Formats: sequence, C-alpha cells, structure tokens
Amino acid sequence: MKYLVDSMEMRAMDRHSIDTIGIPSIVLMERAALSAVQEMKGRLIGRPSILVFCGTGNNGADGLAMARMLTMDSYPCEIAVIGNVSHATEEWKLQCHICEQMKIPIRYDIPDRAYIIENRFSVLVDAMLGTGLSRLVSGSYEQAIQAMNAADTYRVAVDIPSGISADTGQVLGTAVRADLTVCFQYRKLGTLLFPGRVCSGEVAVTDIGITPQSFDAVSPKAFTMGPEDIADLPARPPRSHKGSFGHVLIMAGSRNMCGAAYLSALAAYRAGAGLVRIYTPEENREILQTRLPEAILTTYTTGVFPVDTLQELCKWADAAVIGPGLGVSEDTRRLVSYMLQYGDFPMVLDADALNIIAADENLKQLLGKNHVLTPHMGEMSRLIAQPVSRISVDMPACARSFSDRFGCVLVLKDACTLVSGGDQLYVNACGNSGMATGGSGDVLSGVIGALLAGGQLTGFEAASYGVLMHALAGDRAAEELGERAVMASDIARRIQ
Ligand SMILES: NC(=O)C1=CN([C@@H]2O[C@H](COP(=O)(O)OP(=O)(O)OC[C@H]3O[C@@H](n4cnc5c(N)ncnc54)[C@H](OP(=O)(O)O)[C@@H]3O)[C@@H](O)[C@H]2O)[C@@H](O)CC1
Ligand SMILES: [K+]
Repeated sequence: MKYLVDSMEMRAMDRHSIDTIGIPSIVLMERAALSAVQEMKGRLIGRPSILVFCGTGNNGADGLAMARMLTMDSYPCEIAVIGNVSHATEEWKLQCHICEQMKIPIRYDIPDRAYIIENRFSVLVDAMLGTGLSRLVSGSYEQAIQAMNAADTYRVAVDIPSGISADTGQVLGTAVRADLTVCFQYRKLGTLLFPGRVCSGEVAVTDIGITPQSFDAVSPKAFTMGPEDIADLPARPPRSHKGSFGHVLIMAGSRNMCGAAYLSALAAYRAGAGLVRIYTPEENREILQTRLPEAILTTYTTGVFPVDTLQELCKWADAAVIGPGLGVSEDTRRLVSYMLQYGDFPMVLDADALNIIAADENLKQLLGKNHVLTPHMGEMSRLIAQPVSRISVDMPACARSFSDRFGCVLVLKDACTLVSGGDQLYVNACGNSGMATGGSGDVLSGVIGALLAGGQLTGFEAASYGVLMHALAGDRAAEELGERAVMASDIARRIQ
C-alpha cells in the first residue's frame, strides 16, 4: 500500500515537520534536490547540458539547489527564472544567492525553442510550479511551459509537472509533459489521475526525511496498491469447505441475455466464492447450465414476482451482485427495490440496478453501508444528474461526496478507477486499455461479490481489492494476448 497525497496534506506535513518536529525547511529541500538529481543522473548518459526552469516558490528553490548540485558535478547547467521575483520565498532567495556566488548563469527572460536548440540543451528541468499551484496557468509560466514542451529534449518534473493540479490531475490551462517526475516523499494524487498521469511520464518517489510522525495523527486519505498487496488478503484456511468462502447470489441477465450473468458468476467463482447462484429468467437456464455447470440456477418467469423465492434467496446469500444485464423493466425495478429493502447483507449494485436507482429518489434513500455501487462515468452521470464533463474535473471529490452522502462505497470506474468509502480513497494504478471492453464491468462486480461473501473484508476493502484483482487479471490477459485482443472472459479466467 502506498499513500498518495493532495496539496493540502503535503503542505500540512511540510509544516508539521518544520514547525513541530523542527527540521529546517532548507534541510528538507536539500534532501529533495539531491534525491531529484540522483534520480535524474541515473537515467542520463554522459554530461548533457541542462536548463533548469525555476519558479519563485519553493518548487523553484528546489530547482536552484538542483542547478548547484549539477554544476558541482560538472554538468553544464543554466537557470531560467520564471515569474515574479518580488514574490520569492526566503528559501528561494537563499538558493538564488548561492547560485549567483557560484556564477551559475541565470537568465530572467523566457528561453524559447530556438535558444534551447542553439545552446544544445538536451535535458530540461521543470521546477516552476509544484504543490503551490493555485490557479490557471497564464502569462510567463504558460510561455515557459510551451517552450519546454516544444523542445525535443528529456524533461524532468520536480515534484509534479507544472500546470497539473496535485489534487485532481487536471491540466490547469497548460502543463509540462514530462518524461520523468520525481515526487518528494509521497506520490502526488494528480500524477496518478488522468490526464496528470500522462503528463508525469515515469514517476519516482524519493525519501526527503519526512516521517509518518509528520502525519500528526491524520494519515493521508488516498492510497494505491500493486501486485505485492494481494498477499495481504486474508489467507484461505486449509481446513475448509465450500460454505467457508461464502454464497454469492448473482441477480443478472434478462430474457435471452445471459452473457453478463455468466461473466459475473464465472468471475465470482474465480475470485474464490464457495457457491454461486444465478437468479435469472427461465429462458437463460439452458445456456447458463451448459456454459457454467458449477453455478446453481434459480429462474423466474417474466411478469411474475416470486416473493417466497426471494425470501429464500435472501436467507441463502452471504452477498449479492445485482444488475449486470438485468434490463430496466417493471419486474427488475421491483426486484431492486425488494433487495434494497430486505437484503440484509453486502451487495454490489451494478449496471441496470444503478440505472433503476438513478431514476428513483426513494431507492437512493435506501442506500447505506451494505452497498457497493460500481458505476462507470455514464452511470455516475445519471446517478447524480450531472454531465460527465463536470465529473471528470474532480473525480475524487465527486466519488467522495456520493459515498459520504449515502454512507455507501462507490467504485467510480474509469481508466483510473477510484473507490471511495468512509474517509478513504483507493486509486487504481494497474490495468490497461484492453479492459475497456464489453463485459469487463460484469467481471468486476462478480469479483467484488465474492470478496464480500468471504465475510472478512469491509465493503471498502472488498471493493478496493476487487478492483486491484480485476486490473491485475487484465494485465495478465494483455501480456498474453495483447491489449487489443482482450475480452471480458479472458480477464475472468486470469483472476488469481
Ligand atoms: N519546506 C517545504 O515546504 C518543502 C517544499 N518543497 C517544494 O516546494 C513546493 C511547494 O512550494 P510552494 O508552496 O512555495 O509552492 P510552489 O509550488 O513553488 O508554487 C508557489 C508559487 O507559484 C506561484 N503560482 C501558483 N499558481 C500559479 C499560477 N497558476 N500561475 C503563476 N504562478 C502561480 C505563486 O505565485 P504567487 O501566488 O505568490 O503570485 C508562488 O510563487 C513543493 O512542490 C516542493 O517542490 C520541497 O523542497 C520540500 C520542502
Ligand atoms: K514542477
């Protein structure tokens, strides 16, 4: 598990380290600059000429310190100061004074592409704007960013590419497109969220001497996970039977539409469920029994609402997945409404269940801690009656506000899927574009359903690990088949 921080959290940690623990700001800065230089040098061949673009805040001060270290290490190095020097921080003034004493060339106008080519700079360092970015980029910063992007060079961003919001990953006007970003102490949330992730290039995180003590008892809320974190899932006891791992009820599929039910059920079994039961229209019986004989089937006839059967199913289930391929009809509306009222166990609400809930304010009011909702951007837009463009501007805030308001877990599916619940935010860093394929969401809902049914994870944990397992399976599928060829069933079969 790795923490991700936003600008406010990072500022609070910097302040606590400086004011309470007593580490001077300039000491943190020295380690930051040294670590960035080391990361950079490890990727360079020979001693290329380097131009360091410095703003006038502490991100710029980092850049000045880096220019000093690079010069001392015999790299031909020059500094370009961007922005208003009258706003410079104390650290900046000190670092600038040292550079002047060392006679490192400093220029105060904006170098253009021609200047960069003429002087054969093949590495550009972006130390203009860091976590202090507070508004749309314009004027001299905008020109400098454009000059950096126009040059055919290796670009290194200090802490975060200038112009990317550390909180949302959005481009605030314009942003540097870096090949390497060196994040200090913690990865900034905006370097993982799109489009910040694309602008950040390779991301290295370095230790600058801020300890967990600097959290001041409040840990960062966002985190990410990788393949190594799967080992933290509760172990399966060796002495177990199929009842030990939970019963998953999959309410999915509609008349002659059984693919979603099949994929979700298959994924639930692959993710470790003990027993999977599919509740679907009678017409789907034959094909599902043929495709997935391991699943138990309970079927219903369109137009009939079998309350007794539903009562039995609710007694049987440890967790449910409701919605894949369900369709939006009076039958399914009654089904979703019944399950929200009487299903007293964790459940995943996906696809058409979400569309049904979106259209009925009374159903929304039934949402709570038992519920994991898994909307993609279109479904989210319907749930909150906001356009997708509005959601994209700040996905973490949108996910948080929904999960807070309804007390549920929200999985907001996108190229960078988020899971929000309680006070936490999981940001998925795995997976690939091959997973943007029909049925991929049905597979995810089945995985989360199985993890919920296991009974050892909270809704938030099941959803986060579910997203991770699904993404890792997608990566295995892409590695074997190529991203273009991946289908949902390929993902389901590679869940481990
Ligand atoms: N001890 C520490 O704290 C440590 C901090 N560290 C480093 O400090 C960084 C944070 O430094 P920071 O807080 O000084 O903010 P920073 O990113 O330099 O930006 C502020 C400047 O930007 C300006 N500005 C903002 N938006 C703008 C816009 N759109 N367009 C134009 N200008 C804009 C703003 O201008 P003003 O509002 O004053 O006019 C101000 O001049 C952090 O990312 C890390 O690199 C490390 O060394 C470790 C120790
Ligand atoms: K920067």
